[in-house]
Amino acid sequence: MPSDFTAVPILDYTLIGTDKPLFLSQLRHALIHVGFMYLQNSPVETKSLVEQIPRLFALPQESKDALTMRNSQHFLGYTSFGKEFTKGARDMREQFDFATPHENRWTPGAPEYLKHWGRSQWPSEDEVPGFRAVVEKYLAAVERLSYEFTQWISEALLLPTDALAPFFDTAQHMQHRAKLVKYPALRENFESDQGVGPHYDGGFLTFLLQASEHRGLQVQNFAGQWIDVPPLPNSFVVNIGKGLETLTRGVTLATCHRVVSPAAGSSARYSVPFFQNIAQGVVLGDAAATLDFPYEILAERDARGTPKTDAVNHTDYDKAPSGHVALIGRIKSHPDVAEKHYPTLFKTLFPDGLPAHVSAY
Ligand SMILES: O=C(O)CCC(=O)C(=O)O
Ligand SMILES: [Fe+2]
Repeated sequence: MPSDFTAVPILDYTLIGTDKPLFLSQLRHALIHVGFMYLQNSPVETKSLVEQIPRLFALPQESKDALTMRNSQHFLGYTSFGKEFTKGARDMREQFDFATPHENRWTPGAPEYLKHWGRSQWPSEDEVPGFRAVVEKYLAAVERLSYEFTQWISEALLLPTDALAPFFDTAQHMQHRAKLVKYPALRENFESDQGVGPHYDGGFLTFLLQASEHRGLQVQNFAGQWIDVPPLPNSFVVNIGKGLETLTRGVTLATCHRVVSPAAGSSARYSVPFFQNIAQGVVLGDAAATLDFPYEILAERDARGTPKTDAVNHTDYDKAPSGHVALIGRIKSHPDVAEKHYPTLFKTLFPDGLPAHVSAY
């Protein structure tokens, strides 16, 4: 192995205006050798969102429960504390899933994965004034950034600027999702300090806003060591999903990461991961064949090797449409939602009924 990372590289958005070749060479290194990076000084305004998050979590439990994800065939809504499992252990976090605007277009007979995208569930304007407008504005801004980023990835990997455009549909037919997450400080009755266990993200790119000053996020390097990714001012953490890794035939890396709960006695940690999706109908194994990387990029990949990893949520993106793969991932993470809205797929994946907890993811 030529090198291993001991810190996550920092890229500066403003370099794109002043020295784009330097930005692209730093991006190429981060994509091929790390799979994680900071992006500082992006134009996305984050302060309004950061102010809203604690107000949402401070709602009475019954108001949060009224937005339960179980109401939603789109897996959008509230997941109560400790309900999700990663690698067989309970995650010590509470979260709300929201998504960019999308009108569901499933009709009987169409592939079931089309049901999976649709409208978010919002708290009422009385309960959290201004919340919906702030979140929608934020999601639209990160969505714009995510498409810009897609072009830089192409350029950094020596492909034509629009080489990745075929993997997205028109705006009306796309949807990207985000979670607002609260990690309470460790308490005596916690099963562990697992905020979220070791995992890969699924889709294309993740843009993570660390919305409080806590450490806790860690990524795994090639040797299997956990490297801290502390929050930096005015920055996103950007990482590669399994979908993009598959699409690039392993040139880019989906790196394993986890979150450790804040220390006992401290305040709660908040974060907002934004997951950029791929068009639902694209079969990534087929699509990967269409990306014609120059020899030097493939040689850099081959010289790099493969990281050791603790993540177990390997996803078979090769043969099925990406929408189906994403739906299976959601079903495994939230089987109670699937039992209600996707009974046939649920029975295939869980023939013995609702599991006590999900161990695969
Ligand atoms: O909260 C974080 O910092 C990361 C969360 C994460 O990795 C995820 O939800 O996929
Ligand atoms: Fe993640």
